[in-house]
Amino acid sequence: MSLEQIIIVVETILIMIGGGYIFNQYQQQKKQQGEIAEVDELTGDLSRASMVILGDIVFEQARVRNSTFSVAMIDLDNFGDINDTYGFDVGDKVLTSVAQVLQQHKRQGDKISRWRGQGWLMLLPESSATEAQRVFERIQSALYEHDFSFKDKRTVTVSMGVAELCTDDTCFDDIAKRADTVLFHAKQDGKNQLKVSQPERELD
Ligand SMILES: Nc1nc2c(ncn2[C@@H]2O[C@H](COP(=O)(O)OP(=O)(O)OP(=O)(O)O)[C@@H](O)[C@H]2O)c(=O)[nH]1
Repeated sequence: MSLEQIIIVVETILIMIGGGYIFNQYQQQKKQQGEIAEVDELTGDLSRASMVILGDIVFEQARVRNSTFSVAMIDLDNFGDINDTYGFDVGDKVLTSVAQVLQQHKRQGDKISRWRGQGWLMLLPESSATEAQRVFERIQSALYEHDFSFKDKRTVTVSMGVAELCTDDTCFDDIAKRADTVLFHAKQDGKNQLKVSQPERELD
């Protein structure tokens, strides 16, 4: 077993320990909120509404346990150009394929929701930003290898902004916003890359 594989196994075990609690809390919250679209119709990923419930639970759990978690905002690069060149239907197929790649390369306890048209939010319970970085590297390699069958042989890439829980975060939305801010920086700095939110450094 390679070092990479050992790390994945250890991460998976740690995440499974906390998984049952999160699932039960999620079911309760969902009942209280009534009808919500749980799943995104196109990709089959969790809906944004479901992720907001999960994110709030994971936030509270991390505070009580004094543990951590990370949020990764993932956004397709130059997706408008794919739509313009090949049409919206092909764009939809690309979205579905990328969603599958994300599902295949996340770890067992990680949750993915379609957060906006061409973007996803990945929740990584009990995980540091460094662990999120490893997940990004796996996704990046998988996308390079994936055959999207474009006539112009273009590759599909994503940018990612990661934020790990910090003391100043008061709710899940705070972390999601920090991840979104660094996603914007990843786009500005050339795309196909990951940026990590560093609130301590930003205060200096
Ligand atoms: N096919 C398809 N396109 C979508 C969907 N939702 C959003 N889009 C498209 O996603 C594109 C987003 O464009 P931009 O926000 O400019 O992003 P971008 O072209 O990926 O550029 P960067 O984010 O800067 O890399 C637009 O062309 C939207 O029409 C969808 O469900 N299906």
